Amino acid sequence: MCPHANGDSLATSDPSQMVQVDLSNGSQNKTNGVNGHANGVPSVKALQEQQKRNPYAARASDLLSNVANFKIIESTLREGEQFANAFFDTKTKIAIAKALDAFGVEYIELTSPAASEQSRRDCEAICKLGLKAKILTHIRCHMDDARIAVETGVDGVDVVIGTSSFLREFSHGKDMAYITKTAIEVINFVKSKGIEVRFSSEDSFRSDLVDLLSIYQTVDRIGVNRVGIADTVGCANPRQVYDLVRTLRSVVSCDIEVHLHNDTGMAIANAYCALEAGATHIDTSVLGIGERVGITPLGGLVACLYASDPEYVKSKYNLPMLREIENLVAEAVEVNVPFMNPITGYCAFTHKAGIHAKAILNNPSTYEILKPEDFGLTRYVSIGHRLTGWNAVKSRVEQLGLELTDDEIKDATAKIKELADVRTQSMDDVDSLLRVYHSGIQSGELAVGQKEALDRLLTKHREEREASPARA
Ligand SMILES: CC(=O)SCCNC(=O)CCNC(=O)[C@H](O)C(C)(C)COP(=O)(O)OP(=O)(O)OC[C@H]1O[C@@H](n2cnc3c(N)ncnc32)[C@H](O)[C@@H]1OP(=O)(O)O
Ligand SMILES: O=C(O)CCC(=O)C(=O)O
Ligand SMILES: [Zn+2]
Repeated sequence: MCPHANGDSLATSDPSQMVQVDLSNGSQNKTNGVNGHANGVPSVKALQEQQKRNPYAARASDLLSNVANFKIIESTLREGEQFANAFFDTKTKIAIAKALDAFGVEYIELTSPAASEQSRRDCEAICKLGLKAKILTHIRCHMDDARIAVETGVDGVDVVIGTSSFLREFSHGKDMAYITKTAIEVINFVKSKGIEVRFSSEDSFRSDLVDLLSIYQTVDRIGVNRVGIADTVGCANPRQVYDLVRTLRSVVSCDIEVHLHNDTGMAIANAYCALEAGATHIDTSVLGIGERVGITPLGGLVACLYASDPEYVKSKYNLPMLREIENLVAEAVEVNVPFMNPITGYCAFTHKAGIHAKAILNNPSTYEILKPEDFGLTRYVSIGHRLTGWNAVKSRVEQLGLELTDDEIKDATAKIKELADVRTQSMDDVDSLLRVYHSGIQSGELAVGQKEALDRLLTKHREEREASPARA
């Protein structure tokens, strides 16, 4: 059972002191952030002070960084539909779009209306919902697709074409001259309809850098709203992402979107580095679903960016909705939320080892960079195992309203460890032991170190319980 759900968590005070920093930077299409993030530049001294209090905050050297000034392009309904298990009917698509909108993502990207008749109808239906998020659809760099896309009512069109030699040879078979000519035609056409247009090179990290920069510069000059870099095969590492985005930042004036696959587990780190280098938009999907192992997960990205600037992330997104959205999508594609998922994983806020438990109970910031309450969740301190310590047990004793001295609690803890060496003890087992211990002390039948007396009392309690479960 999920430890967050069993109501046994130990209460903790929360004196953590996260402080935010304001570092705006060189992105040309910058929009005003919240909490003054977009415009003010703090003094170096203020930044140094900030850094002392929160080592995860942005640094003075991060002048390009957009880690506190970004937009999410949520692609569960496009990239996510490419996940092997995904089949979204219209009702499910609408439920997901509404949930993402309520969460606060800035864009929702939908499957190409050229994919099928139902995909086109669904795209139109979602455009008619009147959501706050802008609706995009994703098409090949081809006029046939563009003509269908602009008729659906979308706020923008994401255009993509492969630029690596692999894709030029084995996918569409077109050279850079043809790609550039078609891109110009498609971009001008979409722009003529008064909606946003983005141009992206598929497989950017295996494409020739000169080809890339040259086509991005061309589309920037004709007024594309965004250019996109795609790590289509998940081959890039954070440093490569940083370098490419930073180079591109100095070449184009439009916004920069990144789309990062997770084949080597780099997708969140790569997204963070892209923002550090000046990217403005990050593609995500719920639980990261997409082709193969998918892309940057929404929840993981939010966790990473919250660690950097909690106030900014809290002000933009309805964080307690994350669990609901992940459950909705997990159910729709028939998977479980992974146990190690950031924020919503089974054990994301469970603390176990005695050393951790003691410190967490004194101050949650000792071992938590994310505050569970900001995500509508609770922390849990696990006690009934051999790694437990007397401080954690003491906290439970106090919660149960029992009066025991520290020596008595240490004695009871030794018994918990002895039992937990055989099998993990549930919270109920721990509570029973503590109650038996307490009543033994109260009645005078037990004193510290009287192991046999404690065993006798525990055996008696177990027998009574087996004879009459309700009374015990
Ligand atoms: C990396 C990504 O995830 S990109 C997004 C992937 N999304 C999709 O594929 C959307 C779902 N796809 C579909 O429904 C279909 O593949 C369609 C409707 C797009 C095309 O279907 P078909 O016409 O039957 O072609 P098919 O899928 O076999 O092959 C892709 C075609 O698009 C061409 N093509 C591939 N990528 C591009 C591109 N980015 N821009 C322009 N043309 C492209 C290929 O050359 C091929 O053309 P061909 O008909 O001359 O062989
Ligand atoms: O349009 C894009 O930027 C990315 C397309 C895509 O899904 C990919 O390249 O993996
Ligand atoms: Zn992709």
